Amino acid sequence: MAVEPKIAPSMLSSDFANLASEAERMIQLGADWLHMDIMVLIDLLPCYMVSLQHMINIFFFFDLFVDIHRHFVPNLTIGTPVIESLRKHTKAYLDCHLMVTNPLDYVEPLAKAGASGFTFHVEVTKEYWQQLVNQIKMKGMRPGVALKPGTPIEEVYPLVEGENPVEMVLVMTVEPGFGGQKFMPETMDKVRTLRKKYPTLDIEVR
Ligand SMILES: O=C(CO)[C@@H](O)[C@H](O)COP(=O)(O)O
Repeated sequence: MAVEPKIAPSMLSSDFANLASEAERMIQLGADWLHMDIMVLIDLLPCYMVSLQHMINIFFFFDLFVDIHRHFVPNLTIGTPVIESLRKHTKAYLDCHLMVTNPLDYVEPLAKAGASGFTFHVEVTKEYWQQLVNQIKMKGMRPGVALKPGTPIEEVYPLVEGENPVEMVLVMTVEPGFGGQKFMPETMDKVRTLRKKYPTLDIEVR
C-alpha cells in the first residue's frame, strides 16, 4: 500500500489573534492537517502551593528548578483551551504535538477539546508509553511519537512494533520549541532508515 503525502502546516507561525481564519486559510490553500505545537506548564501551580513559607524560602530556587525540570522546551505556546476554541471553528484534523514532560495529563483534556492526533515525545515517556498509547486510542485520538534531533531512531522501534503501537513517527529536523529554525539535514538519515524499515508507516517530518 502506497503512503500518501500530507501537508500539515504548523499553526505556530500564524497570527494567534486570528487563529480561526488562519486555520481556514490553510485548509483553503490545500493543507490536509493543521499542526498544533503544544507547549505548556500545567503542573507549576501545585508546586507553588506546597506552603506559603516554603514558597517564600525557596522562591528563587524553584524558579530555577521549574525551568530546568518542568519545561520540555523553553517556550509557551498553544494549550488545551486554544484547541477547544479552534475546534468550534474547524472540522480539520488537529495534529497535536505535545512538547511537555507529562503528556499523560493531557490525554483527557485534549480529547475533550477536540484534538485528532496526539503525538508525544519518546524522551519523556520511556517507562509508560504503552499506557499512554492505550489511553490515547481509548479517547479516540491517533497516537504518534516524536523524537528530538539528538535522539537515536532505534528508540522508537519498540513503539512502532509494540502490541498496541503508535500510528505515526514525527522526526524533528529542528530542536523542538520554536518555529522558523534552520533545518538540520543530518536528521534525514533517520527518515530514510525508518522508511526502509517500515514501508507503510506514517512519518511526519518537521
Ligand atoms: O515542533 C515544532 C517546533 O517545536 C515545529 O512544528 C515547528 O513549529 C515547525 O515550524 P516551521 O519552522 O516549519 O514554521
